[in-house]
Amino acid sequence: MSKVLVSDPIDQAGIDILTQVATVDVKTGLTPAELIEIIGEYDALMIRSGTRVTQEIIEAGTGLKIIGRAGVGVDNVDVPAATRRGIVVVNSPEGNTIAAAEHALAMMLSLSRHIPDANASVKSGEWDRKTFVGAEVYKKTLGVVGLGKIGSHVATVARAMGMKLLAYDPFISTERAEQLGCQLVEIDLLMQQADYITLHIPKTPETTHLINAKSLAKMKPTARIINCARGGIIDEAALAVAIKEGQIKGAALDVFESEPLGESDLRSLGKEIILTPHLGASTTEAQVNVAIDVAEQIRDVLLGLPARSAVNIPGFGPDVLEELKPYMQLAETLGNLVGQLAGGRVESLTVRLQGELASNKSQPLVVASLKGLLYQALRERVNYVNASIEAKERGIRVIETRDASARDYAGSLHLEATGTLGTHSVTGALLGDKEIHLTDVDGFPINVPPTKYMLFTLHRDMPGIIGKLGSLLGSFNVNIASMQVGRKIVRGDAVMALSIDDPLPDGILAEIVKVSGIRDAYTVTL
Ligand SMILES: NC(=O)c1ccc[n+]([C@@H]2O[C@H](COP(=O)([O-])OP(=O)(O)OC[C@H]3O[C@@H](n4cnc5c(N)ncnc54)[C@H](O)[C@@H]3O)[C@@H](O)[C@H]2O)c1
Ligand SMILES: O=C(O)[C@H](O)COP(=O)(O)O
Repeated sequence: MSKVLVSDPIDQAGIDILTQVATVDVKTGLTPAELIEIIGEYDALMIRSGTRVTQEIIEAGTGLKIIGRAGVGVDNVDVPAATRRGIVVVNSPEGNTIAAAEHALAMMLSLSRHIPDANASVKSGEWDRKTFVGAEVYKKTLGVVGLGKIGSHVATVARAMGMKLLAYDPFISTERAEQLGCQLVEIDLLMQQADYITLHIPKTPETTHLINAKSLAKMKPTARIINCARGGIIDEAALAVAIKEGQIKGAALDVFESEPLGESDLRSLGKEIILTPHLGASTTEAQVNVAIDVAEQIRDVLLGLPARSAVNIPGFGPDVLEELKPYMQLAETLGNLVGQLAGGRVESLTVRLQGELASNKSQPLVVASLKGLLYQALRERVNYVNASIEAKERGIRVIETRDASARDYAGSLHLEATGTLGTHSVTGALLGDKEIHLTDVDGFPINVPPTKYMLFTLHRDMPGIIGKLGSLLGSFNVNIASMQVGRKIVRGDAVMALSIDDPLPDGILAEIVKVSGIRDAYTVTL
């Protein structure tokens, strides 16, 4: 049975799903060293933002197939390191959207009405109504930075509260912004005009310290900023100075450059600042959503099924995979076959997607072809996650072409591999929508289903050659299951494809090429 380690607090609904297929150990609060010590025992790791999954941990996780992040942000996972090791990284892109959006809105209202400090004041025995006079958000301008899932929900609710909306998101269309009632503007204008600014962007090299001393200086002295996205998007030291010096009115932060928040000037500020301990996703509903979403994906991957929200194999959603499933197998088989025909070191692979496969949706077939191509070298270590990266690291150039006009079959796939020993090509299609057939080898038309052990010869089409080859194989006790010759012209060059019951014994290939008329012979195990 597989083993799953859950290293952050996860809702029981997720654990229940995992226990259907695996032994589950819940061990929270592990130090990095403790995690490295035990991770080698596990097939899957389930985390929230509390576990940093570094390259060292990934390398120690020799049996890991999947890392599941019960939440959105995967910035605590070294995704490139996981990809290199063929480990799928999944998240729950939508499970906590509403929770995070509502937390940002709650922060905005709390900040405007000083709710945390007013509450603390009453609880300490005071009745102070003067200090806590607030401001309304109605008719104020909200600047939304990042108009993705969370930003969109914040915008929708804020609009219903009568706020005017500006948005900055270079990857969103003007139409989408307008649908949400937002005016799309540049960041500088948003910083200058907004009364409230709320951040809903990922932390990337471009967004790190996007809000810094210079941009804070552009804000109105009455403006407030809210960060429920990621720590480090705001320069905390600059923010503390801006609030202390009255350059801006206040801030509400749920996320920090370093978590848990240690010594910080932010703690010493008064009612102008609200700090929460990364609570954006901490609602009962969101925790159930993300736990189920991610546990289901871990379960599926452990059962050999695709994950629906893999962050390191884009385009491999279950719908696409379901549709392409028989073709994925075709692509892997052809990749494996052409790799063995080419032998030696493959330098380039051309993948031609033909007929109905010429659509953009077929991109996973290129990855499947590479997985097949690399199978002989890497065996089970190559998968859909790392096939492209492994090919790149081996210097294999991948050329992808599309030909929608090829109509011999509904869809067919043509692979050509060039390596140190020459160039070979294979074409394949599906018969009756699921049976794989080889329809061409090295430009010679054939029609055979691939089998586990095969022998291909390149020979002159002349009388007696089939008999000679049959006798030779018989003398080595090799049983032929089926045989087909493909030729373009009578008595010209031809290809013979034989299915054999067992692997060819050592030394027989050298004997085969001695048969007069046979120029080359290749044995293949699929
Ligand atoms: N506080 C929490 O507990 C909590 C909970 C959930 C999500 N989050 C965080 O909230 C953020 C947003 O999540 P989401 O689900 O809305 O993501 P999303 O991918 O749906 O949206 C992000 C948006 O940011 C935009 N964007 C990317 N780079 C940008 C840039 N340089 N400048 C401006 N816009 C840029 C994208 O175009 C996208 O529209 C993420 O950082 C996520 O990790 C925090
Ligand atoms: O990216 C996220 O989903 C949020 O930051 C939530 O993090 P959490 O799961 O640790 O609460």
